[in-house]
Amino acid sequence: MISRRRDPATSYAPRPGAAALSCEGIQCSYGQVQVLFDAGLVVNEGEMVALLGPNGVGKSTLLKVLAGLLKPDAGSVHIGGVDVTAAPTRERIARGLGQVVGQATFSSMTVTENLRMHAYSIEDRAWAQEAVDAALSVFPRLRARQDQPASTLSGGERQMLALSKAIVQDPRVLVVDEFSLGLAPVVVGGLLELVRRLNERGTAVLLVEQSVNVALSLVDRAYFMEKGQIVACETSAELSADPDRVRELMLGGHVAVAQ
Ligand SMILES: Nc1ncnc2c1ncn2[C@@H]1O[C@H](COP(=O)(O)OP(=O)(O)OP(=O)(O)O)[C@@H](O)[C@H]1O
Repeated sequence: MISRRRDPATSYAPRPGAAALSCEGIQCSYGQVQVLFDAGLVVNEGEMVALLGPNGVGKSTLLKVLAGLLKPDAGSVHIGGVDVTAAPTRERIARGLGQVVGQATFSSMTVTENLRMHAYSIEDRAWAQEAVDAALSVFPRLRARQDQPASTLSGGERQMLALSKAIVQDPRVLVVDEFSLGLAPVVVGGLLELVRRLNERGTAVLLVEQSVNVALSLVDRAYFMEKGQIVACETSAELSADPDRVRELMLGGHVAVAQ
């Protein structure tokens, strides 16, 4: 694993005691259709938090607002206590936001070129190379395919590349949107294990995950969304002890919850 080398003296340093990532009062629409209504959450430094809820309630939309990929109609987003509501994605990344959203890659570029692209903002070039090597060492499958165009990777390999890109950036807070979709459970398990290890090293994590049980086995707290609003926030310990409450929050079992 790479060691953290963010310079606390830079202008991108977080405010002391501030949450790693937070948002409040987020309203967001696609055209005339409003999808998020006053949504807010907090991910504290070093914490691992899940965002759960049935399909189509707005989880991915909220993650896109946090990443700066969608502009909210109202509300604010803070990274390390600094208001980034109007900031572009690249500034949010510089402030410590890493994101694994979908399987986005530069498809005509090779695996290594994709990773170098994400290391371009690291001023220390030796460390940038070290970061790329470290990311490849985590996934031997990717190292074996390092000169292959990203477009030729399998779904699981693309998720590995997406996570590797986040590792290269060495984020303060990592936002992960659904590894589970279309991937073998063993691959998802490996990716989530890596996210857990990143969290142990101090990276705060906000995780959207289809399997409630998997999420609750990893996170400290979970937020639940319903129709574009956060309707509950409870600790994993509380939720694990009350499966009926979890089923109720997941609105009639849209998502698998083990008995
Ligand atoms: N680009 C878009 N244009 C129009 N509507 C969209 C767009 N993206 C999402 N939506 C709609 O916004 C709503 C919220 O979608 P979103 O993907 O945020 O939900 P989600 O909770 O992440 O769902 P899932 O768990 O199924 O991934 C849905 O009704 C969806 O159809």
